[in-house]
Amino acid sequence: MGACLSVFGGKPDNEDDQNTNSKLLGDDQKQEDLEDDMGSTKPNSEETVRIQIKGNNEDEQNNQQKVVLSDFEILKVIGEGSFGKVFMVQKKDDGKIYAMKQLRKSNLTKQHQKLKTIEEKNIMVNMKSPFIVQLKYAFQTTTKLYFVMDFMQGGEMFYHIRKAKYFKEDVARFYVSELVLALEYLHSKDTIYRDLKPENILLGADGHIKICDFGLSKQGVKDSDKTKTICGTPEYLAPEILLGQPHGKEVDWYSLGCVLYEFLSGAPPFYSRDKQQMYQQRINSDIQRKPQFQNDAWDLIQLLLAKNPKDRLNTAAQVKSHPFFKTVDWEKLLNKDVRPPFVLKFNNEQDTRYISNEFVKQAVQNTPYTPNVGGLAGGNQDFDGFTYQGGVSINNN
Ligand SMILES: Nc1ncnc2c1ncn2[C@@H]1O[C@H](COP(=O)(O)OP(=O)(O)OP(=O)(O)O)[C@@H](O)[C@H]1O
Repeated sequence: MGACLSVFGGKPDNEDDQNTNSKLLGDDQKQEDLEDDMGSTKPNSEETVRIQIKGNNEDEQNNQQKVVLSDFEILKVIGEGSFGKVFMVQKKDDGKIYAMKQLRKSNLTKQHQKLKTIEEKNIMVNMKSPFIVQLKYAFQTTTKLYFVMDFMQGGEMFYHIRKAKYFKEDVARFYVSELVLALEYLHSKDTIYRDLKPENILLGADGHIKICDFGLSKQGVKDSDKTKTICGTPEYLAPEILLGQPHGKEVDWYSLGCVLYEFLSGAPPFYSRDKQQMYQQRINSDIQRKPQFQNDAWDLIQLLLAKNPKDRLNTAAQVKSHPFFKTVDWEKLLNKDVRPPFVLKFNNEQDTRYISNEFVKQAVQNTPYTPNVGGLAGGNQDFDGFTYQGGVSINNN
């Protein structure tokens, strides 16, 4: 789950729609206590919390094996977010590999955080696009929530862009085109993503991308609707968000412009270690053309990074018809009939060579326990509607 930010002292006007600033949580929070229910091979007290499946088709669901934590073997740490860790896991009965994101309930103390977590789950369940990570199961223990998802073995685009320094135009075009289709799909479902950045763009073993992390997404936003919450990662935030102004789907096209800029040059526009300077420049300065930018790319970047959302390319149709994409066959791309630029090589399905050592080298067992900043408030409360198994969301769980 991502974080909403307060920049320039701006305050979200909608309490229910904000999250806690990840930067405020500190590193301690990331030291998850795995021993209590993750890494240990001993039977675990939390595993006694079996989720009861209740729903429309009770017979079918009663026959179904309830999925619980002990159904998975935890293999490696593969990522870390503001509210918990992400693991590579293997389902014990069929041997399938998944990614499992763990959120500690005590970190989600406010009602709006709980609601956002349920919303994140609903988005992952309902958004069926080849370019969006799919949720397979969601379940909870007394203290934690678990999302079990497609495992994206190619890791973060962040890793690949840092390694390559920057991408050739054809490579950037391929990934950005798939992102256009992901955003087009989300927007067609009246959902704004609000957290497009290389860390949230994952590569599958097939070399195609999927976006993950819908913790900042907002549903029910029609074309003309605006929201005022200040959300996202500073480097990719549209000026209207920085200024605390109402914003709509245009913010995702701005972030796409930042990602294209970074793919072609190696760094996002206006990048500075000094965050205030970065915000000021984003609002007041012109973007700089890098030598790598060919004319069409530069034109598209300028149109996506227009400071005023009204001047921005702000529908998928407008973006797709820009000359930068003239060679793209959108139909083929949607069917994944276009060969990805990088062929990823793996020794086996547990090979994590494209995932940063910063995560993979962490022990999944016996990670030292660090008390949470937020204490145990809310720790034992169930998150109604979170559980998702066998293709259905389970009420009262
Ligand atoms: N399905 C997946 N397959 C492989 N890796 C994944 C998957 N989902 C997440 N990750 C890894 O875990 C990282 C953190 O996941 P995610 O962004 O969902 O967590 P978060 O707590 O919401 O993070 P943030 O604080 O950045 O918003 C991702 O950037 C990615 O590296």
